[in-house]
Amino acid sequence: MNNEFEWIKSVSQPSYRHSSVKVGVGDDAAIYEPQKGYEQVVTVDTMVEGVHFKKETVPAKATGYKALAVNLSDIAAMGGRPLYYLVSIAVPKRGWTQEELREIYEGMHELSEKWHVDLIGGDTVSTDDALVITVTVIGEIKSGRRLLRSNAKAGDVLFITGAAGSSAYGLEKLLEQGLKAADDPSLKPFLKAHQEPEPQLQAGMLLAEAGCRLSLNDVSDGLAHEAKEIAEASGIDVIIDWNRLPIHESFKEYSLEKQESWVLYGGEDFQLTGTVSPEDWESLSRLFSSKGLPLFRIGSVEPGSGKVYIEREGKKILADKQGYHHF
Ligand SMILES: Nc1ncnc2c1ncn2[C@@H]1O[C@H](COP(=O)(O)OP(=O)(O)O)[C@@H](O)[C@H]1O
Ligand SMILES: Cc1ncc(C[n+]2csc(CCOP(=O)(O)OP(=O)(O)O)c2C)c(N)n1
Ligand SMILES: [Mg+2]
Ligand SMILES: [Mg+2]
Ligand SMILES: [Mg+2]
Repeated sequence: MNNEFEWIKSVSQPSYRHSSVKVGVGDDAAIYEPQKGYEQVVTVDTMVEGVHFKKETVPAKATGYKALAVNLSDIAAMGGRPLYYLVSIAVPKRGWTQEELREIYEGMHELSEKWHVDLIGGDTVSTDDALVITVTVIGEIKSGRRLLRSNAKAGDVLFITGAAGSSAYGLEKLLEQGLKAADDPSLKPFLKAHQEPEPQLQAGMLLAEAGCRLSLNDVSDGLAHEAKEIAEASGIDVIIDWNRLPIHESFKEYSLEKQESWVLYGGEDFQLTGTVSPEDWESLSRLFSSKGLPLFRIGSVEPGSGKVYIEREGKKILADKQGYHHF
């Protein structure tokens, strides 16, 4: 990198989409003006080379796209609208070209344009080790409309916004074959799910606008794990009905154990899962289909103490395997 400051300038936005940005990139900190009647929602997630991505599993541009996407997903899981983001990047002294770094930012710029979010700050450092990219997203939620993990009640319906397991299946193929897995057209949707997940912001905002009592979480560590977080936060048990899960046809030729490893414990689907009362489920289901958005009923909520069960052929089995854990 010739000059750190020129580099920062080159990846900054020429102008901001939101007039609420009073000070963006270029001073000691950014300043924005919050909108009255809204709460601010803020989240941060880090992606580490070797842990979250490798050059063999995610191309540079998609690495940027994904780093922003996983954070937009957390905003979606609260029912929020994203507004601004900040990027901290630790660049190894060797192994990454300036062109690849530019591509990482291209990926972020592409997704930020789609969701109308502004890059308002960040940090750039060098490191002897792996590339680390940390993104912070700030958004807003109309007061009283936040969607928490702790909102589930016995009798609720469990739902998910899309297929689970695609990202984990894609990752498995990428780890086996590297980026040439993309040569097989039948793998494309799975590679996309892993490399460039789409944050379910439209669904999250629609759920928040619906204005009913809803619990919500995004699937980063695996469906069973996210359901457990809802179960624990709400003090109930969650039952996942295996036969109702939207599972890709091609999974069915694999053993049940394999299917479960992707669908229940795989992670990085970045779909939204949550619960709602049966009455509100009916109207939500109609609302989503009127907008052409998928929403699947995949289980139920029972009185309990933070456990998750998988129901299959009339039997309830405790989901005791873990999703992705760093420690
Ligand atoms: N190192 C940390 N310091 C403080 N809070 C943290 C840290 N790591 C995670 N958290 C907080 O713990 C909660 C759960 O984090 P995490 O499991 O990463 O959520 P998610 O899967 O939605 O990203 C969040 O509120 C997050 O902000
Ligand atoms: C090379 C590689 N190996 C394994 C994985 C799988 N993986 C890494 S982190 C993770 C879970 C999600 O990441 P985390 O940092 O826990 O996100 P958060 O829960 O904070 O949103 C998964 C499934 C991967 N993405 N890439
Ligand atoms: Mg996190
Ligand atoms: Mg989350
Ligand atoms: Mg996690």
